[in-house]
Amino acid sequence: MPIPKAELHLHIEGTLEPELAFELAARNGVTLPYPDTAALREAYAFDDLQSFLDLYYGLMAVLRTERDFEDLADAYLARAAAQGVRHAEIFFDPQAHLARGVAMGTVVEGLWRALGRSEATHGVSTRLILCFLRDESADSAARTLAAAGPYLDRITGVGLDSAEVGHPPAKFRAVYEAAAALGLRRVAHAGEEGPPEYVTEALDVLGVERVDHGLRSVEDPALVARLVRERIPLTLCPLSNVRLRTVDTLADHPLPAMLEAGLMCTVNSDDPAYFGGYAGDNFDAVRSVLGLTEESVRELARNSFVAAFLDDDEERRARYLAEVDAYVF
Ligand code: HPA
Ligand SMILES: [Zn+2]
Repeated sequence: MPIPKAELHLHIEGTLEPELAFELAARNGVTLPYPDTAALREAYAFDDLQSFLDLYYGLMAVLRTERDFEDLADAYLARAAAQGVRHAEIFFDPQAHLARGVAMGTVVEGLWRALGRSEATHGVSTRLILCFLRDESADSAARTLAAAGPYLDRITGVGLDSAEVGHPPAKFRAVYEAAAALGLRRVAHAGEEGPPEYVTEALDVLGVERVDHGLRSVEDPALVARLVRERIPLTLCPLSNVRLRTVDTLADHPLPAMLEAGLMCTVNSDDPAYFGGYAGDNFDAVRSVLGLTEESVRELARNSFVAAFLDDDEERRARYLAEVDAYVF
């Protein structure tokens, strides 16, 4: 059995495997611009974040009904559970669905059908995090938060994703303030392709509690010192970084140096259907390619539960941490 872990950086739309995409396309009468799953998989050769996003948004055309979102989440939770995920904090991108005429309620209720029974079915506890698309306007983000109003009992926090460069965190100051006033937790992608200044801005202007990716923080020693001092968790996604060419090869990934520097790193899958692996695959890859010790792997697993939004259930967090401590490699 793989080491128990929490997955804190996972886009549910990025778990759409080619087989399910074709199944949903047939169910909904949608024609995909690929003859079969093999041809679709061949399209997964990315140059950067934008080339991935183009395919990611395009394939969402097959997601139309509550049942589609339920099936998507259920398939992810089954795969995650098999790889040792005990708790998953799941991002979703409502603007990408609203723009196609799919209502907020369809998305949230559909996901919730799977999430609501996930503990019983898969042994995985869950949280839902609504992400704003940073290449859309601040007004659009505000409207999206308003549309989520009826579903806030099911949403733990807000995040910020999509094309990073040219869309600094400060653009979303007002909507993050509104989210905080509603009692929502705050995270944001920063320092994936964007500069270390975006990480600082996400902390100072948006008040984020975790930084998604945060990889380019390593370029700024003062920022690294601050992240260490303030124990800010970074949700790293090593296989994503390789596929989107944020690092040249996995062997070049700065994770070992980041752990050595005292950063609170976690390892996650980001968009596992597109990037070649789920959470456990990412753990296995960094362990074998980067030569992490068993104690470093245990630290990564512990960090994932420490950084999880489990403040309303400390008993559960303690139970998960005890499972990590008792794990025998
Ligand atoms: O890795 C990512 N980065 C930014 N936006 C995203 N949306 C889905 N995946 C990603
Ligand atoms: Zn991401």
